[in-house]
Amino acid sequence: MTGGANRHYVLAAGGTGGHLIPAFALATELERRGHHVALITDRRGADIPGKPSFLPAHVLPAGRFGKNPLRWPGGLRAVLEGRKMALRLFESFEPSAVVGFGGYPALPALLAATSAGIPSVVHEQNAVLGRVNRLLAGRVQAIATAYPEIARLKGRHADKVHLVGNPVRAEVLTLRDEDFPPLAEDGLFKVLVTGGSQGARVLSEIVPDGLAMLPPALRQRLQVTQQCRPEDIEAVRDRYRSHDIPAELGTYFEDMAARLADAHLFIGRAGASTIAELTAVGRPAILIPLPIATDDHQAANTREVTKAGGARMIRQEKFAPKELAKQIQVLAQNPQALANAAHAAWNCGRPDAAKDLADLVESFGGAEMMDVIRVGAGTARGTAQGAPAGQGAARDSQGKTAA
Ligand SMILES: CC(=O)N[C@H]1[C@@H](OP(=O)(O)OP(=O)(O)OC[C@H]2O[C@@H](n3ccc(=O)[nH]c3=O)[C@H](O)[C@@H]2O)O[C@H](CO)[C@@H](O)[C@@H]1O
Repeated sequence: MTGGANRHYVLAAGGTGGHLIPAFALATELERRGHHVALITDRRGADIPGKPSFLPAHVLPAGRFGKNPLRWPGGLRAVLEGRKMALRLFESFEPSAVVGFGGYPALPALLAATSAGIPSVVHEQNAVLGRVNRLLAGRVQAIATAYPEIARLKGRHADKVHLVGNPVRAEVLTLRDEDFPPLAEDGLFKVLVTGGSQGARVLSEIVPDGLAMLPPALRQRLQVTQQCRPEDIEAVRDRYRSHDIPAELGTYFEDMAARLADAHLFIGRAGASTIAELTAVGRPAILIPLPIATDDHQAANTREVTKAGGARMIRQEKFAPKELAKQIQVLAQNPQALANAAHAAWNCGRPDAAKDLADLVESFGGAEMMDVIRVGAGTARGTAQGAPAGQGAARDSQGKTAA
């Protein structure tokens, strides 16, 4: 830990689980270290389940992105209004640093921070640098990443990169020390299916029929937990009933840690937090990346874990019941194969992500920053004081130079 406790930090994130879950994990770590943390988000993020009770949320006016938010008139207006609100918050809260997790609210918050000379960090959850983070890469002091290789990160920003991983919820992280649940030849085979924080219709359409195509010895042992979109849930229930496969369905499981603890196999989308959780706990997976994800980032997210043997990836255009049944059998042909895949997934985990990100954030300057904010918004400062030691080299969480 660098610097003293009792500092103030602002985190800014779009209102989906993908941006907020890592932000909550960092907020929890900073609070544990004795700091005060505030969140800037959008309307969805203020009431999302899992928000720590100590974390006040400041909601920015609604904004949307065109391809370039600064060139889109409505977007620009919202960004400028959001920046003004963020500056007002900074004047009263006096943050030592501002951390952006992507999504619309991160842009005005970080524009405000950089123009006021407050040290700023962006965290990229995906294996491709997102649009907001790309816009901000030149202005921030550090880019924290979840993967060693980040597509669309320009070489000139490489000296700002710190590989930390994706922070996951504490209750998920504690499962890392537990063994993979035993899978007896004749015991239950528990499958967990989710489509990210919003759910995914294609999983409702394909998974029940795919599971029904498994060889009888595997199929008879199935016990499924599946997240569905609200409009699909009854059709999925009927499908499982007609296949005589026991299934618990829900639109959003708030107890994901318990569900992951039980699961022998995960089937679902390849969002960043989903993969971070699977690799934190060590659960084998079949991943179907969202085909319309910007820059195909969900497919990029799967690369590390599939290469390691911890998951299989199926492109959505090939995702059909027969293909799913085939891939499940490759992974689950015997209990040992599944346990090996679980171990390979576990090896890809970065359990220190929240701590490493908190170390990075804490390494930025303290009280002297406040003088700059008080002087007024728009006071650009060339170099942030208190920039992290060794910022001249891309480092991973152990301080090694990244390739
Ligand atoms: C549709 C979309 O654009 N998704 C993006 C969004 O993530 P999105 O929020 O869709 O997906 P993520 O996998 O990153 O996060 C989902 C989170 O929701 C949790 N969960 C899910 C279902 C459930 O019933 N209960 C529950 O708690 C998961 O455990 C996980 O923690 O931001 C991510 C990070 O930038 C991107 O990688 C995703 O591509």
